Amino acid sequence: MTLDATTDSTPDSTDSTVDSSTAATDEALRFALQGEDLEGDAQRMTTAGMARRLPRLLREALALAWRVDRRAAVALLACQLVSAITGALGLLATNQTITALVASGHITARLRQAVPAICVLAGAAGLRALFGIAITALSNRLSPMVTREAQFMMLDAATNAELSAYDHPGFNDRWDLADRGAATASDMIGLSQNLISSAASLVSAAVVLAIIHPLLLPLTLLAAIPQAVAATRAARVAYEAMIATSGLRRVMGMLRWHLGDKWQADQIRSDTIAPYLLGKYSAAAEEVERQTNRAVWRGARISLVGSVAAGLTSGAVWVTLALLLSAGLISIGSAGTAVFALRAASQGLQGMVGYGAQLFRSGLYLDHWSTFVAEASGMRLARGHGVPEAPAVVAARKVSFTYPTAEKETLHEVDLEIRRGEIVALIGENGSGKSTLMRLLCGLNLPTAGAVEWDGVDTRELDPHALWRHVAVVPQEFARWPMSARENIHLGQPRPDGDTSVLRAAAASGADDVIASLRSGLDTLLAREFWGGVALSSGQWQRFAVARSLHRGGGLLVLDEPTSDLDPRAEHRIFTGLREIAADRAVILVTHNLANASVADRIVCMEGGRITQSGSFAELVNQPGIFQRLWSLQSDRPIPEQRHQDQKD
Ligand SMILES: Nc1ncnc2c1ncn2[C@@H]1O[C@H](COP(=O)(O)OP(=O)(O)OP(=O)(O)O)[C@@H](O)[C@H]1O
Repeated sequence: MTLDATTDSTPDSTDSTVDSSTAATDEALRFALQGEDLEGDAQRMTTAGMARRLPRLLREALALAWRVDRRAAVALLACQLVSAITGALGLLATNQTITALVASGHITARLRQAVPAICVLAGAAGLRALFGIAITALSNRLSPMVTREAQFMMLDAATNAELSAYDHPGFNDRWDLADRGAATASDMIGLSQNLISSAASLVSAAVVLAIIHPLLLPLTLLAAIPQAVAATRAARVAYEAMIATSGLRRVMGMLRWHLGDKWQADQIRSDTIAPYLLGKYSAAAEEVERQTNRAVWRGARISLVGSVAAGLTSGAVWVTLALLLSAGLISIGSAGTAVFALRAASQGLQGMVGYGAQLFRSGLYLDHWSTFVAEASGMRLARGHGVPEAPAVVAARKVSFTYPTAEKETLHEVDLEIRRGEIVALIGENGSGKSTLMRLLCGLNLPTAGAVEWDGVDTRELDPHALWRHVAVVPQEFARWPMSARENIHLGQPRPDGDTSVLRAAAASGADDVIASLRSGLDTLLAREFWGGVALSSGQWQRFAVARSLHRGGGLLVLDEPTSDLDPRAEHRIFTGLREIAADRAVILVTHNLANASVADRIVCMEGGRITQSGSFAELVNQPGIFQRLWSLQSDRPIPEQRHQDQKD
């Protein structure tokens, strides 16, 4: 394909018409939530399933609260209990008050008789209000702590998992769902608290109703069934809509990130891609709105039917009460109390059903969180306990490696040895497996077959954290930490001599020139997105990436395209200093610039995950093979005068 073939039809940048079918069929945008049974979750959302599940959810919420603040969790439960008891006392006092007031005799005498009950009533109301405030304060205190703990547990599990965990199918999807679960963890506390409050109101009202007449309690409970069913169905409809639109919402999130991120901002303009992306965004948003609206109306219809049924059943309860009164089976005082108790019971039931449904839904999200934490914890770094010294020899012995999502091997029976004081260059075409081999030699990944050995010890037997203390890596995609220039070099691990080491590493990589130009030197914040931070160019960042690897020291230095963004002067400084740097460590250099590979003692060529050639620069350049082919392609661009001469010849 010729380069100018793309210029035949210049896209119309003003045309915002987008083929929305692309958004629906584009593989990259389908975002299947692999390994999840979300539809199954929704199917399990029945009233009976919810009733079975709620006790466990309450236990989970309390366990989280217990984890973050035991005293607050115990105080919350104690306040709930006292509040329920005062509620029941209040209702019983209501009964006594009404009975005293409607009794025969002079009104003064009746009032005097009612005074103790009125005092209990007022005291109970005051205490309930007081405990209500304490309950709200305690649950507001616990909620953010629970979310922070849930998020911390996720981060801890993820950062301590094997690197290969990230390559497992659907890991990132599950991370997203778990993140949402962690955010809802705080809701669990509030909802649990409301559920317990509602249950407490119900229990206290139930006790009073059972005392007044045994028929009233079962009738009240029966009356709540239609509402419970309707609330669960409505919650299920909302959850199903969430699942149906989750893929599209992820697409929207991804597009928002790409459209707003500064790294793509220039290309969005120069490639005139904004209308196309905005079209995709609108198509996804409209579909989400359509499905959500449908669910909202379905939910409203279900709630309406539930409310009508609840009204009819409540009517039946009131009729029963009237019949009991007219048959003389209960007194007027008890009937009056029953009115209050029935209202309290109905509010308690409504609360239990409503909060129960919400808690159940939040519980489904929390399940994603606990599944993720369990999954990531299951992939926790659990290797040997050997503590290595800086290695004299790092070796790959018949190493093969297959990524969890890949269909075929990336590395096949690779044998390689690198010794301290030696520089080995890894050469090969894109995708030949250089970075993968490098990650195995550093113990970041473990081989699928064969072994990587440090001084004869399999990296599986070594404590990974102890091993990484001897490793310094400059990856292709190096981190640009939003921290000070100093922290970007010592990475929170300063040496005893402090800035002296930092500045020495900076001098070797060329970062010293950058630091000298910064307004506060090493103290300067390198992050444009934060107020007052300084933006660096790609090459300036790369100098910091090299400086941090040199500051780290360690017995194995791995440089994966370390000078790809550097100007010739900066590149020259690094390569002329490399021999000195390699004096007391093994150095692996991955590079596509074959001239740079001449600094190495040995060049190793990779093709399709295998080592196919190895030797010095002089040997390989004269030997038929991949190195010679790549070298001749790289040298096939004579400078203009020479080209002119070649044409004349
Ligand atoms: N995380 C991953 N999951 C699945 N396959 C991967 C993963 N990372 C790399 N690969 C595949 O492994 C092969 C080797 O990739 P690797 O990055 O090691 O190549 P490389 O030689 O370093 O390439 P380059 O010169 O472009 O940096 C490629 O085909 C790539 O698609």
